[in-house]
Amino acid sequence: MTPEIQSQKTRELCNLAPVIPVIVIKDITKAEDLARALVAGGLPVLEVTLRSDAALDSIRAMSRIEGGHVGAGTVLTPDDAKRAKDAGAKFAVSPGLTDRLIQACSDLDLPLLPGAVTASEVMRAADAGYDMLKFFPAEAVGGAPALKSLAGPLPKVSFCPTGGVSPDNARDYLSLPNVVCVGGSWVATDADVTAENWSAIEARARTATALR
Ligand SMILES: O=C(O)C(=O)C[C@H](O)[C@H](O)COP(=O)(O)O
Repeated sequence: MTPEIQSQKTRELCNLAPVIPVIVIKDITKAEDLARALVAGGLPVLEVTLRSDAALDSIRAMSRIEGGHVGAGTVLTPDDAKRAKDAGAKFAVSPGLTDRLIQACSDLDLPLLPGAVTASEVMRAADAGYDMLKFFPAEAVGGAPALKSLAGPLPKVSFCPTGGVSPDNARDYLSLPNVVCVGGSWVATDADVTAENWSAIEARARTATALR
């Protein structure tokens, strides 16, 4: 799958809801209920970061939830991409972009949402065929004003800003012409997942759907 088609797919996914919950899951037994709560709350696209041992099995379990689109986050290497694909991930998210990752995701037919921040990084990703990118770490590199500045010279590239995005600043990003959705971990907090407080997570998801 070419990078152009990959971006077409990730753009479609990013268009499904204003927020992609970024999930760091430690307990596989919570995966299905968590996904069910988020999808029920109106957020069907879920990013499960490969930063925990439970991540791959959780992607497998969450993929069973009807209406959900489960992808893998923190995909850094071809091996990460392969393991994510084998677990059933429908897309991959990376904080950056490497030649090896482009090759792996193209070979695996795994749509990649790669990260880029500077004009050069964005130009390099666009040159490779990716026009739907993650802007990470959004707040730390200048937030919405920084991202807005990129829209001038690079109007054809769209972003999913992630990193420090919250209900307080999400609208600043979502109002930009080059933002399709935002990503964030605030919807599925560690505390609520541990306490199995699914109704609170569903309610937060529902609030997030109204951000746009
Ligand atoms: O692992 C990755 O590749 C990431 O996506 C990094 C962070 O988990 C997200 O950027 C979420 O950041 P917060 O919403 O600020 O918690």
